[in-house]
Parts: sequence; structure tokens; C-alpha cells
Amino acid sequence: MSTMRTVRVEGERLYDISIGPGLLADPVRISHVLRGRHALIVSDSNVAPLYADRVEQTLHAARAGMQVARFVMPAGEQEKTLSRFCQCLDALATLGATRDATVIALGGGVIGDLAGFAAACWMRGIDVIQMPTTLLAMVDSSVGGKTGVDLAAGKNLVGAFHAPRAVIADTTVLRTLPPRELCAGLAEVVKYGAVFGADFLGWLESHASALAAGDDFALTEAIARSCLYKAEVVSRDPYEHGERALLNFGHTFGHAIEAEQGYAGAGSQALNHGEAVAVGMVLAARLSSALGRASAADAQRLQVLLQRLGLPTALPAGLDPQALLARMRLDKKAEAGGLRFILWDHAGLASVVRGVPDELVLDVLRAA
Ligand SMILES: NC(=O)c1ccc[n+]([C@@H]2O[C@H](COP(=O)([O-])OP(=O)(O)OC[C@H]3O[C@@H](n4cnc5c(N)ncnc54)[C@H](O)[C@@H]3O)[C@@H](O)[C@H]2O)c1
Ligand SMILES: O=C(O)C(=O)C[C@@H](O)[C@H](O)[C@H](O)COP(=O)(O)O
Ligand SMILES: [Zn+2]
Repeated sequence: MSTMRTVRVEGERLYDISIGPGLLADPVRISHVLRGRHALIVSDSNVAPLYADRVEQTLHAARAGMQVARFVMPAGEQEKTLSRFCQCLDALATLGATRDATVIALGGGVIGDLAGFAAACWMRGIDVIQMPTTLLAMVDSSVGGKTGVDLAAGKNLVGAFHAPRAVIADTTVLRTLPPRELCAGLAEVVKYGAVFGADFLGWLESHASALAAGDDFALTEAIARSCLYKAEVVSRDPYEHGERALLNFGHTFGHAIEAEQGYAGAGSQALNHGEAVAVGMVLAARLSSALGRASAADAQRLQVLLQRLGLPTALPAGLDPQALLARMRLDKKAEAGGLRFILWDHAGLASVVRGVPDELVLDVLRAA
């Protein structure tokens, strides 16, 4: 990958997303966004052995006299918990982190969400620099400032909006990403095409093989285009009062699946976030079609693309439709008046819809 790309996120907290090879070892870029004398690198048991030394060296080179500590937690969605969050705060306390300290979130979306939430809460808010190491984190979770942790009762139920100081995405780290995780990231990429860009959806169809094979050029292009879509939306609606909710396409079903399965992690058979969103988008498209919005052919087109990208599109066996529906009632889009879904109209267009009958949702789940 040779091209360097920058996407700016506007709004009350303006920041840049830098995308390109070798950025974890670039002290100049990070020196512009580093303050104070304390930095806590938050990472997981897979990523830290690969990349934490490199980042620590870069921090020292960027700023003389930096005190750098690490909080390394076990990998996996099952670890995105309040108890790990508390341990992360303890690590900030041990470091003696002052209000000008920086949290470095080095990892996938689990690390980005948890570390970002710790940064949001420590002394009521310190800087976080997102250094995403999965495709999913590069295209989605590192951007936009949603942070938080899961509860057994549901995904991301505790959290805060806390925009990063910067996002630094070193694309070379994708070479060590397991293929299953690469595919998971492609699900969120497809989401942007489905919801915002018919042209982009077509581009994804014509580059599906290259993307699934991890082609450098195709991935860099997909990351930059996804970040542009997300940056535009979160710049206009940072706190999800309106159109930002469209980024939740597929997530009402997807989050219910993740929680009902007990979350992905060591020894678990559960779908990971990207996979659950892939299934969720297919179900949302079918629900849209059952309501006379999207055509059945469009729903089928989405399913075929996701399958070509190595993603599941069927509900895992053994999940009870009623239990999934009950999970959806704790979705953050739900209101006292009932569920709200992001439904699909056609490629590039989706809407927030209230008043979908429970029976129709159950029909879609039973048929999946
Ligand atoms: N805040 C947001 O806006 C937002 C958006 C989308 C998703 N999310 C959240 O993100 C999470 C999913 O993120 P994810 O898919 O990145 O999962 P993840 O963080 O669990 O990472 C996936 C796996 O890849 C490993 N890994 C990461 N980078 C690697 C690398 N370069 N080389 C080798 N292994 C590597 C990790 O250790 C982990 O085992 C979910 O919790 C989801 O809710 C948040
Ligand atoms: O940034 C957003 O807004 C999103 O909805 C992006 C989603 O891909 C992401 O999974 C997010 O964490 C879901 O947010 P939630 O508010 O439904 O928990
Ligand atoms: Zn998501």
C-alpha cells in the first residue's frame, strides 16, 4: 500500500483520520496530537505482542520524557466489560495520568470502544488517539466517538460519546489480521454502500474478490471511502439525534444475535460483530421487502455480495426468535412507544422506521 490518505471529521471536535502504511512508526504525525507527559497504551493479548513496542518507541521519539505504560487485556468481545474498564482506569491511576494524558487505543473495535470510554471518564475526559488495527476499526469504530462496553443484557449499553483527538490507521497491520476478521470488517464496509452509496455498492461488487483476498489497493480505497461516508454523517449529527442512526443498519438484529449468543470470545462459537451485522443487514433487507419498501431482488443482491465477501447471512441455529425480539427492546433505538428499525429502500437509501409489527419481525426471524 503506497498511498497516504487523510479524511477530516468536522464539528465541535475536529480531527483527522490518517490512513496509510507505516503510520505506527511515524513520530511526526503523532507529535502533533500528543500533549502532556503520560500515555497509556491500551491493547489486547493478540495485538500488543505484535505492535505495542513499535508504538511505545514512536511515543518516546515523538516527545522526550514521555511516561508510557500499557494495559493489555485478553482479546475478544466477551472482554468488553465494566470490569475490564475498571482495570483500565486503575492502570491510568497507577501511571499517575494527569488531565493532559493520552490514551492510545491500539487494537480492534473492542479496544477502541473500551479505551475510548476510559478516556471519556478519567478525570471527566482526557484525549484518546485511536490506532485501529482491524479493518472494522479502521472503517467504523475508531471514527465518530461512540465508546462503551457491553452488559450481559445487551451490547454497548453503557458508554459515552467521546471524539478521538486523532485516528491513525496503519494499513500494513492488516497483513497480520486473521481472514475471518478481515471479512467481519467488510460487513461494515458493505453497510456504507447499502445505506449511502449505490455507486460504492457497485464498486464493492466489482472488487469483491480483491477485497476478500486482502488486496492492498482495494482495501485502502475501501477504508478511505468508508471513512468519508462516516465522517460526513458524524460531522453533521455527532450525537445521533437523526441521520447518524442510519449507521445502525443491520444492528438491531445483529446486536440481538451477539448478546443472545453470549458474545464472541475465546472458545465461543458466537458470531463476531461484523458477522452478526452481515446477518442483520440481510434480515433488515427482508423485513424492508416484507413491508413493501426494498424489492426482494435488492435483498437478494445484498445477500449475494455478503456471501462473496466470506460472510454468513443465515441466523445461527438454536436462537429463539422470541428471545431475540426481547433483546431488541433494549436496543438504544427503541423508544417507550416500541422498536425502531433502520429499513432499506434500495441501494444507497435507508430510513428510520417506527411501528413495525412484532409479528412481521418474528416472521422474518422464523424464516431465516
Ligand atoms: N464505536 C463504534 O462506532 C463501533 C463501530 C463498529 C463496531 N464497534 C464495536 O467494535 C467491536 C468489534 O471490533 P473488531 O471487529 O475490530 O473486533 P476485535 O477488537 O475483537 O478484534 C478482532 C480480533 O482481531 C485481533 N486483532 C486485531 N488487530 C489485529 C492485527 N492487526 N493482527 C492480528 N490480530 C488482530 C484481535 O485481537 C481480536 O482477536 C464490537 O465490540 C463492536 O460493537 C464499535
Ligand atoms: O457510529 C455509529 O453511529 C454506529 O452505529 C456504528 C456501528 O457500526 C457500531 O456498531 C456502533 O457501536 C453501534 O452503536 P449503538 O449505539 O447501536 O450501540
Ligand atoms: Zn457496527
